[in-house]
Amino acid sequence: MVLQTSQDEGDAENSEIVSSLASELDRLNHITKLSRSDELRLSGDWLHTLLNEVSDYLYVKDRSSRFVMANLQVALDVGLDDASQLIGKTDLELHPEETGSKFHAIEQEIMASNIPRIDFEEPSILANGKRKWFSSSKYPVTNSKGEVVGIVGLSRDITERKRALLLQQGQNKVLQEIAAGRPLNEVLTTLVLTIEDQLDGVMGSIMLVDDTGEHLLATVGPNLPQDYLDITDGIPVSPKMGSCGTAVFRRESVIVEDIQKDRLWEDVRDLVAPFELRSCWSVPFFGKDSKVLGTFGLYTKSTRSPTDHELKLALEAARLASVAVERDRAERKIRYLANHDVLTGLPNRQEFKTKLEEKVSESDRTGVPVAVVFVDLDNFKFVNDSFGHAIGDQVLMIVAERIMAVHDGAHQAIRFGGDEFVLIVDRDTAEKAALNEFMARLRDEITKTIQIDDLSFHVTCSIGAACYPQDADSAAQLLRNADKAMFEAKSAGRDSFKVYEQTRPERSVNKLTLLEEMRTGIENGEFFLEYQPQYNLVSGRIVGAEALVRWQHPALGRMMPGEFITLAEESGLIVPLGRWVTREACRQNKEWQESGLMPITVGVNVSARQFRDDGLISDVRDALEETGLAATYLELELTESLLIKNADQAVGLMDDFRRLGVKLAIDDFGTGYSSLAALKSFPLTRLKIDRSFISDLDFDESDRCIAKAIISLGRELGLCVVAEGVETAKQQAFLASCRCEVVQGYHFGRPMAARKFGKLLAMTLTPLDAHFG
Ligand SMILES: Nc1nc2c(ncn2[C@@H]2O[C@@H]3COP(=O)(O)O[C@H]4[C@@H](O)[C@H](n5cnc6c(=O)[nH]c(N)nc65)O[C@@H]4COP(=O)(O)O[C@H]3[C@H]2O)c(=O)[nH]1
Repeated sequence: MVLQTSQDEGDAENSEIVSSLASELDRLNHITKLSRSDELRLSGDWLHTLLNEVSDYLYVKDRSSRFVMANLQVALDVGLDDASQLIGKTDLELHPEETGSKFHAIEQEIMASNIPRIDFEEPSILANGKRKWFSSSKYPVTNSKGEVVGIVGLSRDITERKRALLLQQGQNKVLQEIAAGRPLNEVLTTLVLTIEDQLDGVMGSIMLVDDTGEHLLATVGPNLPQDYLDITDGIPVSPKMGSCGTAVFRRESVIVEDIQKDRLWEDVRDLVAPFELRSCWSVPFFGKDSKVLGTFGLYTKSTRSPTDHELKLALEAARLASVAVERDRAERKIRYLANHDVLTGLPNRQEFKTKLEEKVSESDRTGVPVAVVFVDLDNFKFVNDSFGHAIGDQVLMIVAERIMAVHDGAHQAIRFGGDEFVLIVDRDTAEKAALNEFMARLRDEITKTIQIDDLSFHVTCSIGAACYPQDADSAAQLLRNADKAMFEAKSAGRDSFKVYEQTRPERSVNKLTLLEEMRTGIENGEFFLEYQPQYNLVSGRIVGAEALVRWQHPALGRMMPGEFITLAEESGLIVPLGRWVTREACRQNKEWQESGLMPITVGVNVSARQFRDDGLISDVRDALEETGLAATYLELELTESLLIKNADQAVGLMDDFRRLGVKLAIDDFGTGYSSLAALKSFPLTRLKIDRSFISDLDFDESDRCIAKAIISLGRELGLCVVAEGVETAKQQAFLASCRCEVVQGYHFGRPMAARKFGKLLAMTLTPLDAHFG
């Protein structure tokens, strides 16, 4: 807007702007051709009416955004009763910081650019805390020289229109979230925020009735203090329990104007006083079956009752909340039905698959075994045929309850279909000895007398179990093997239980054939290594691993060292096999190091036959050179008997290994009756106590003494002592009390595939909490 000023030059911007406006009026009057005095009087009246009677803001500001002129509405909204009180003030003095600086910044930008902004939206919070939206147009004012000297503005209050739009958008958002199946809490939070957006100084909450129908759960209240939600969570539905508990009880809205005085809040008044909430209006909402689902509550910090508009919004919110909750319940029910057996309430096969896979991955991570127990009722068909399906159904329900009673909530029980039930058993029960005891209890419970009305009878069952990772390498195979074990139990005459045992295809194993197969097996890459972790007992960190060889025989399946090592030693095949083992262990260890994992020492077993072979030292050197592994990360485990029998030769060879930088450990210590003197002459780094001393630690006092003596002997000789075959927490505790440094055994982790060990190593940079608290 360009206005002509009567003064060509003027340093007072205000008078310049006023003059500009006056000459504009002159021009208007001239057009209407009125007499001079009439013109002046009328122009004053017009201007007064124009400025003060309209509900829009009209204002003129100088270059520094100070009010030069404004109408009454601007003054009223900032708490003044005369527009003249605004003159000379800026928005920064009249509005809260956020709003004032926003107005100021926009105006300064318009004046700097000399470009008006027309019909733009200005949200603001007034001094009284009320939120308003304006549609504003602001024009720079220039003097005759074209310099910007101020701004003229017009702002129209569009709060109602804006709120209606926001409400519409909020409702749409809630409905979209419901339709998209967003989590219930998220939907309800959106709903509360939408309503809060509509009202000034009001905080919303939604409480839901719990499954018993007797309590309310503080589900959402995004702007209420968390402590308040915590203390109101679980309040009873009762005739005198604040606004919400009472509203649900009465099944009608409860309006409390003053929490501190109303009788309904009497019992909790002191508890809620610190939160300074003064009024609470609660509107219950209902499901299609007319049951109360929950309540929508609005709180204010002043004592008052709601306006009609506020009440209308609360009712609308309650309606939407009921849609959201009903939809959520329906979805949950569908999900439950899809994953549960309707008859017994147990999870069904679908749910089982997911759960078992989760458990197997967990076992991979933690090394804690998991077992599957398969229960099949014997002759259930006979029950159905004799007593009818209704009784059959009741039997299944009773059996399900009995299974639940035995498994004691610690494991997962599933109805697998028909008369089959499956349990996922983890932790200690998954060890084979404990499994037998568990299955015996299960059978005893299931076979107790069943009493239905006048009928009294027994059902028996066959139970089979398999463990992961010993008996299977996947969830599916674990289930199959448990099923096989159950089938074997059934074939063995029913009413019994059995743990899975790997059966071999029938074949008479001819030594010569096996030898030939071993020879080709080495060439064909049928051998592979598993790694068993070794932990430092104090830090709980993995410090090493023992590499153990396995043979994946094309016809006989997986074979353990006990089945072929002796033959390999007798035939001399242990030399090429041992060469491969050493090289592969070095290669794998280097690979772990290169992938950024913590460096550890990997031990390989060296048998007497290898030790006598002249090529051993060069084989080891070649393995290190070819793989690039530093010698210090390789440990050769030599048995005690080997060292004793070849003491003289052994010392020389061991010195060569020490020079190479390789570590040396004495394996199976305690079995070879070696003397302390002999031990001293060997250049050893570690001493591994034989498993046989560890297994009886819990029962055998003499084994405890031997183990204690070996540990202190090792310490005296400056050796690191490793306890092998640790299977229980009790053994661990004893070894810790004797200050044994390193442990290895099923209690901490079984031998496992390289890939799995790598994952474990990656995870256990921090101590293994499960065992080392
Ligand atoms: N009961 C019980 N056993 C546990 C526990 N922790 C570990 N073990 C088992 O104890 C054996 C430890 O290896 P080892 O004494 O050197 O005894 C080894 C070792 O003497 C020999 N062996 C394995 N791999 C090789 C190899 O590459 N070369 C040579 N020469 N011998 C090997 O075969 C033996 C048996 O190996 P695996 O069957 O793998 O059996 C492994 C391991 O699975 C536990 O807590 N409880």
